[in-house]
This record gives sequence, C-alpha cells and structure tokens, in this order.
Amino acid sequence: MHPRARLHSMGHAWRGLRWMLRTQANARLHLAATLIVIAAGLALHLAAGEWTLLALTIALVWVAEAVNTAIECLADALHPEHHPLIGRAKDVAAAGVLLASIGAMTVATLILLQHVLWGSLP
Ligand SMILES: Nc1ncnc2c1ncn2[C@@H]1O[C@H](COP(=O)(O)OP(=O)(O)OP(=O)(O)O)[C@@H](O)[C@H]1O
Repeated sequence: MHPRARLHSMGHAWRGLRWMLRTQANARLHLAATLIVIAAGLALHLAAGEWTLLALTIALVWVAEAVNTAIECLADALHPEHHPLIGRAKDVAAAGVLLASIGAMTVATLILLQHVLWGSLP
C-alpha cells in the first residue's frame, strides 16, 4: 500500500496502454472514436448524466480491448501453434470488444443525435 509501490504499478499499466496503442490497430481506432465523441460532447455541451453514460461505455470498450489483447498475448505465449480452443478463446474475446463497441456506439449516437436534432434538453 506504499504510495511509491502504487505509482510503480500504475507505471506498468501505463506501459501496457502505450504498448497496446503502438501494436493494436483496434486500440488506435478506439482512441480516434473516443476523441471524436469527447470533442462532439464538448461542442454540444452535454449534461453531467450524459457524460457519465459516455464515460462508462467508453471505459467498457477500453477494458474489453485490454482484456482481449491480454488474452491474445497469453494464448500466443502458452500455445503458439494452431489449436481450435485457442482460436475460440480469441474469437470470444474479440466478440467482447465488438459487443462493447456496439453498445458504446449506440449510446453515443443516441446522446449526440438528440442534441443535434433538438438541442440541449432541459
Ligand atoms: N493459435 C491459434 N489457433 C487457432 N486459431 C487462431 C490462433 N491464433 C489466431 N487464431 C484465429 O485468428 C483470429 C485472429 O487472431 P490474432 O491473434 O491474429 O488476433 P488479431 O488479428 O490481433 O485480432 P483482434 O482484431 O481481435 O485483435 C482469432 O480470432 C482466431 O480465430
């Protein structure tokens, strides 16, 4: 629980995030989508509740991508050869990212569209 140890472990997480962004095209897509949604949200003056929903759904996508990438790394390290169960594990992990992305896109579209169509609601 020492603060320096906590900082150290945050450094590991930061290294993982940077590696993910460098090597995973999907992570760069998520970053672009995240920045676009944040810019649109700022331009449209979203309410606190709307930011909360967006933050949760965006975080869900990043968590799913991180877990997917970690599973791919582990699978490649433990079993580099072709194996149907490795393939299934990777497919299911990728499905998690897809589902989270569809959910986030739906929430973002609904929130942003209502502002574009009707302006800020009371
Ligand atoms: N060792 C393996 N055995 C069987 N199938 C595999 C194996 N490695 C990869 N696959 C198949 O190829 C797909 C892509 O795997 P890969 O490790 O290349 O991930 P990726 O292209 O980085 O995918 P993502 O876009 O989800 O990050 C997997 O979802 C799986 O169907």
